[in-house]
Amino acid sequence: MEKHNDVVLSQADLEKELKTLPGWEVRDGWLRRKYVTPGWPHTMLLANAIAYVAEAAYHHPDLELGYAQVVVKLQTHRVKAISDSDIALAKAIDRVAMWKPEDGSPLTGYPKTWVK
Ligand SMILES: C[C@H](O)[C@H](O)[C@H]1CNC2=NC(N)=NC(=O)C2=N1
Repeated sequence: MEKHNDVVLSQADLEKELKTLPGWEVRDGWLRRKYVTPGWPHTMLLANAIAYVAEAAYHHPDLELGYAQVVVKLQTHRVKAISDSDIALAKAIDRVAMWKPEDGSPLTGYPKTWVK
């Protein structure tokens, strides 16, 4: 089996990281964020974007899908705690989930309410 060097985050380090991850919180030992979507199609698009990033990372979140929400939960199973891998994946997921064309881009962006 592959060797892993899970770095479990101390409470202090976790709090520091959470400041850089708006909307993310720790609940029952899981790093968690709820994305609110405009409805079912965007829920499925976001779920698949997260799945793609997670597979590239080879670190996978638990996902709970609702009609207009995607709940992402991260934990490192080997240590049953939040590790540096969970933080790194949360950042990668958040970049994709919250990405929009920047001001001045030739892209207009989605004309209606987007994922929050
Ligand atoms: C070998 C491989 O790294 C492990 O099975 C990975 C797969 N994806 C995983 N995902 C998450 N969230 N936690 C893990 O501990 C984990 N383990």
